[in-house]
Amino acid sequence: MTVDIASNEFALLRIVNMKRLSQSDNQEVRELVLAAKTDGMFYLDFSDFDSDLYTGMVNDIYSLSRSLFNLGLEEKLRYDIDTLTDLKTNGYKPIKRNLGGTPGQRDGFESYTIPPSSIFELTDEPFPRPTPIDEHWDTLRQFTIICRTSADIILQALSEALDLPAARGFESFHRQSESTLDIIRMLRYESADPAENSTMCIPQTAHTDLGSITLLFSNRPGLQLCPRGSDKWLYVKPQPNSAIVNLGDAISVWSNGAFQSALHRVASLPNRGMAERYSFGYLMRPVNNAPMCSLLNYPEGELERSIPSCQEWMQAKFVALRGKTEIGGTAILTGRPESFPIS
Ligand SMILES: O=C(O)CCC(=O)C(=O)O
Ligand SMILES: [Fe+2]
Repeated sequence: MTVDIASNEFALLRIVNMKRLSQSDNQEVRELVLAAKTDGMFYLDFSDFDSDLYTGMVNDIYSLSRSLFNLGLEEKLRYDIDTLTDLKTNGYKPIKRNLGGTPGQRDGFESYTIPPSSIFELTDEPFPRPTPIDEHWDTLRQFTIICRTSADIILQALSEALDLPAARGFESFHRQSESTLDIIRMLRYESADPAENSTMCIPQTAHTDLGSITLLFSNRPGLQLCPRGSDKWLYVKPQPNSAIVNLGDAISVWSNGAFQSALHRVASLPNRGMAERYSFGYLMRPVNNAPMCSLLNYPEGELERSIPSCQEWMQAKFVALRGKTEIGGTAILTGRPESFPIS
């Protein structure tokens, strides 16, 4: 797809090579830390990875996504995410259930969420699901392993950069062998006619991700980043063999703002209407009782009552995303002051 957008409308994100980062290469660690301090978003380049395996895996998840969204609405609503789970780890969200990015409008995407903990049978929670999920089970396991391993390496490198003791490192608040609230989320953005959206349409509202690390995959433009200290939205160009990594709320809160959470949204290209768009991501979350406070001077021992746990943070954010209340205003949604214009 050719994109006629001026080059200054694109974010110049840093590129971190996954293989070299896993070898603790100094230059790669430096790039990661700089990206975390500035944009909270970067490309994670899997080029030195087994490229057949990588491409096969990514294509297979797109194919799962198409099979799920092609099911009839009635079938999809049998797995309604809001009736299946409290913490929204399994099921379908129809278009328009969330807050939209344009004032007065609801969102313009449907999503299907899968819990990796159920794919790995780490929990006894019931896992109602349509058959395409079973048909792609091995890929979902492989995808989970690659994303979790990559995220863990990122967490360790960021903790070391802050000199956090191992017992309080970011990675210590993620336990891969236990059931977690991580999710794999597939999204399909509905196309919208340019005549009805003469300038721009914003099907996904501005937000920061509520967990720690998100690995995002899409081969279509539309994702936008608003860097900290700016009010300008920049497009993020998809790059081959690369995931886009977003740092979420936990990283910004734990590092006391030394690292940024990435404020992002999905918007149409200027004057183009919205093209149908598929994306998917692995969203990693800390353990439920992880404290949402700075870890730089966090004392050993019991969590203070006044500090929200990660689970409480997630619940407040879900309420804000659904746009059902003004609790916390836009601040919990965007990680920016109340006055931040979200559209
Ligand atoms: O579709 C995208 O590129 C972004 C998705 C996203 O931000 C999310 O699922 O939290
Ligand atoms: Fe997001």
